[in-house]
Amino acid sequence: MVYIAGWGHTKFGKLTDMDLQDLIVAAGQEALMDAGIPAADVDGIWVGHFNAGMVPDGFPSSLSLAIHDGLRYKPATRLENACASGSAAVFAARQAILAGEVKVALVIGVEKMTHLSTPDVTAALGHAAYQREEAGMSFPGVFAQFAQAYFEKYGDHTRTLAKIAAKNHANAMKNPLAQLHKELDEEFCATVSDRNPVVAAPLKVTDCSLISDGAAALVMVAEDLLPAVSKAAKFRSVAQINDVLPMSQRDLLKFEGPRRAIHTAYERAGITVDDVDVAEVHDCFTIAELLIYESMGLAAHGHGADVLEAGTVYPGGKLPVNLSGGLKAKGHPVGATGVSMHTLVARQVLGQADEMQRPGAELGLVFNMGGSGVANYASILEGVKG
Ligand SMILES: CC(=O)CC(=O)SCCNC(=O)CCNC(=O)[C@H](O)C(C)(C)COP(=O)(O)OP(=O)(O)OC[C@H]1O[C@@H](n2cnc3c(N)ncnc32)[C@H](O)[C@@H]1OP(=O)(O)O
Repeated sequence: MVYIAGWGHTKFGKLTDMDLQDLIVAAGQEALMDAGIPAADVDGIWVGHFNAGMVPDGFPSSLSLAIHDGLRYKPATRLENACASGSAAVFAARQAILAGEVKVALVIGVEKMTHLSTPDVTAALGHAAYQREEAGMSFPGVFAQFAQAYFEKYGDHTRTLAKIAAKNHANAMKNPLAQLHKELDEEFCATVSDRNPVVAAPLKVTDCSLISDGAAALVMVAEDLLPAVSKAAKFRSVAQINDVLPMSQRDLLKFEGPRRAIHTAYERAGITVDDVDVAEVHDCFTIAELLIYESMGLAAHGHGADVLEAGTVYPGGKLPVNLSGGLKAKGHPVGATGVSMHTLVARQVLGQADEMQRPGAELGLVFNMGGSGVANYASILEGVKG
């Protein structure tokens, strides 16, 4: 078994005074301190980072040695899997621990985006789409196709998407690390206005995740270290499922890759969705969160709106989703996102999520996605110590 024993997390947002190295160092130092494990005891470092030309001075794996002198001469590797790069790093570190070669892993997720214009970020992110058929398409444009298909089949769900946006903006008010502390209500999010223009019909600004800088870090340990650490969230199960990249070869509304990843994680953990207390999921666009409700098994295809009507996914509901504010309002520094999600769910299942805490949470789901349901990573975390 593998455990999360500590974490670090910068604020997400427009962090003009921090470059890539500053972000890595801040999150990494905090995680080591939090775990109470000396840098010298770290056996390897895994860094999730997308980049795609967003920063010229990449090589974040080697930048990570700046976290502490004790890390010099340790193996450090960067992983890239589009917006799931952070989870790719988490999963690789977990496998190294399970293989018995590593006892202590330091995992960092990092991205620096806000120094670029929105069109430049859009172009860089667009590299994660299928270039033979989708070159030049923006990610808002990609997910607009999902929303158009959903509206065509199941009717106009503008209000449903607005409810998701308003929920996540409200949740972010309780997360001091979130980028946007602005209550945007359902009416504002449902209405096209000068302050909420259409980005790619039917998606408006409030249907999109943010452009962000930020980093998150985890210290992960092997079972033998369990007596030595003061807190531990166990990876009860994980699942990675990749689907083919071309959108033309996928039934968009089935969201098959996400569904398979999440259900495989449930099966491996021996649970159903009814056992999950809390979830952080990849709401890169509000339509993605709606489709994820259906992929999680909370509702049948076309019925995701029911879980909002029933209050299920709100704070105080049966399975609150994105209590952190999600990518929508916490922010989405793409390489950091998967690590941030694991951090936040670990905090939830250990009762350490402060104002965001779902009382009594024991089991949590992380679902992080690269591309439009292409690289899908699901983890079930369980609080076991601390
Ligand atoms: C790639 C993968 O593998 C999978 C994925 O995850 S895909 C997701 C990848 N990420 C994205 O595509 C990012 C999507 N978001 C965007 O492109 C941009 O945020 C956007 C086009 C929605 C808006 O950009 P913009 O028009 O340049 O907005 P900007 O000028 O920065 O801000 C204008 C106002 O809108 C607000 N705003 C900006 N983005 C916002 C958002 N997403 N939600 C709510 N408000 C937002 C700002 O706070 C600002 O408000 P004030 O005027 O009150 O200060």
